[in-house]
Amino acid sequence: MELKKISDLYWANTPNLFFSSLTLGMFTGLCYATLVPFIMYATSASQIDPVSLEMSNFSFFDSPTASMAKAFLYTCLAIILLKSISHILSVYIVHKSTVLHRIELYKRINALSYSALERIGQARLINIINVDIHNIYSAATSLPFIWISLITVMGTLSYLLYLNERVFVFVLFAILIAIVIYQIPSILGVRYFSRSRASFDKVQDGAKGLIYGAKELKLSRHKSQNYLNENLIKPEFDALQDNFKGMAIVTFAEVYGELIAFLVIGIVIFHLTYMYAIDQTELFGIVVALLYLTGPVSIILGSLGEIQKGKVSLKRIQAFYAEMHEEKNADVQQTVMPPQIMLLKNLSYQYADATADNSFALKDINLKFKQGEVTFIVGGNGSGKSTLSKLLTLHYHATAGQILYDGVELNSSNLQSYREHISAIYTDFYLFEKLYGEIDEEKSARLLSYLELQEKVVIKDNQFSTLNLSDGQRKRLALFAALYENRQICLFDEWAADQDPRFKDIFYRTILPSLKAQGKIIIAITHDDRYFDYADQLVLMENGRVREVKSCTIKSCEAESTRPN
Ligand SMILES: Nc1ncnc2c1ncn2[C@@H]1O[C@H](COP(=O)(O)OP(=O)(O)OP(=O)(O)O)[C@@H](O)[C@H]1O
Repeated sequence: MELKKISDLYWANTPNLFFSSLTLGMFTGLCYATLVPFIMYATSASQIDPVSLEMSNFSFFDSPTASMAKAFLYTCLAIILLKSISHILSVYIVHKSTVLHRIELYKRINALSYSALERIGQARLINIINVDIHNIYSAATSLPFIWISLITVMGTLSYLLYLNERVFVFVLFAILIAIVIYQIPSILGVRYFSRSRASFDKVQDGAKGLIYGAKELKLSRHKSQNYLNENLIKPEFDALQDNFKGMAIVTFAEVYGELIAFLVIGIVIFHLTYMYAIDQTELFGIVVALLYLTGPVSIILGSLGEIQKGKVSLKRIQAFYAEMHEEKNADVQQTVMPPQIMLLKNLSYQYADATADNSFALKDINLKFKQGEVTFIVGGNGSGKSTLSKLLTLHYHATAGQILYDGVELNSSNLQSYREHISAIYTDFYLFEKLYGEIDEEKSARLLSYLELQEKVVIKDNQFSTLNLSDGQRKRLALFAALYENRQICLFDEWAADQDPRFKDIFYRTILPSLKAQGKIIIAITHDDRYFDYADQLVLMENGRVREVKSCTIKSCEAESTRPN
């Protein structure tokens, strides 16, 4: 469900409940509006004549206005009942819709290509989930009150029409002018709320640095103070200032709106009374009706701040939807055999900021990866190895060229099927707290001890007992998860970089040859030139191009005897 209006949150998921809540709200508004004629009738001079009546003889239900008193009471009871049910229903509807909308958002974020995720950025995504959805929710919860108030206003205006046509036309005209003038603070308010919201994205980024960069920040007082000032305190105050300006303008508009009602009353009693020769009883009715209007009008105006913020958030979510490029057919699963050969033909990839002078591109990559072969990708910093790894693991989509698996071209309908044959450990890998799927306890225990983690980690109910490990051990646990998946294509981006020399040795001399012996396609990005001899193929990258491809001979096959099954 894509929200076009805040009210979509109501009817899209639970239309029946929405209709019930709306109907009840409408009746509540009408009941409110009926109270004015009751008051007018009961207080009109013809009904009450204190001289001729002995008030003490009359109880609440035993007076000249007894039937009216009962109707008044029933109307009040009806308002309590109808308004409560309508409000409870609408809170339920909007709460449920918000949760459903958030779940939908998670799914859509999950369906985004990795490059789109990178482009949109973490701060924006987190703020959309935490701030924007909440703002829309708050705006939506005030809508039923606005509906009830609008119906009350319309009912009371109808009563005014009944009392005096000319005063009604004047009041209607005044309301229209007030609405038109209200647009100015409304537009200004939205502008400030938008700016405040943009600053809040910077705050989110700043908070990320504060947590993840804590170690570095603590080592330098100067750096930490500057960081706090520039990345958190300044955007926080910018957000505060803009939010304050927006709220000030909206508050001014609210007060102005309320005052408009009194200005109208003033004009009626001081001017129109004489101009239209309104008699005392009629004037009393008009003034009561106008005073009665100020209540719902102030409820409507009081909700406008929330509504404006909700609109700003809605715009941000809509902008996010507009630039969302979900992967087509990402859920389509064809059955494809584990590939034996992966071929890159004239593959190119350009980062999205193509207009930037320093935008990086991979160009004309022609490579072949075969089962049972180990390929090392080497090259200087920034030569494009990690970018290539994201193309090889199908997260980036080539801007030109082809990827072929056993002669079959990769396309949107087989993309996910081929991904299911890939395991990868990136330099910025994420360690999940559990293994997904069925667990073979014997196999997992064997693999854990093979990676020398049996003393540190236990797997119970698929869950790792701890993730509080050293960097090297965390990487080994990531390797455990990758090996456990037992997939055909294994890619390791500088996996051994933070392993001790002994385990580095194990990785290159034992683990990689063992995967090779299992007939997998193994690709390792590495700077460990001591182990280059353990590759069948050495790909040298330079400035986004493959400078050289060398075929090598494997020295060691000692893994055969030590590999886990
Ligand atoms: N998300 C991104 N958006 C735009 N450009 C990027 C992005 N990631 C990397 N680059 C650019 O791509 C170039 C190659 O980066 P890449 O990470 O592929 O290099 P690398 O060979 O893996 O380097 P290293 O050995 O330092 O890890 C860099 O110059 C960088 O500016």
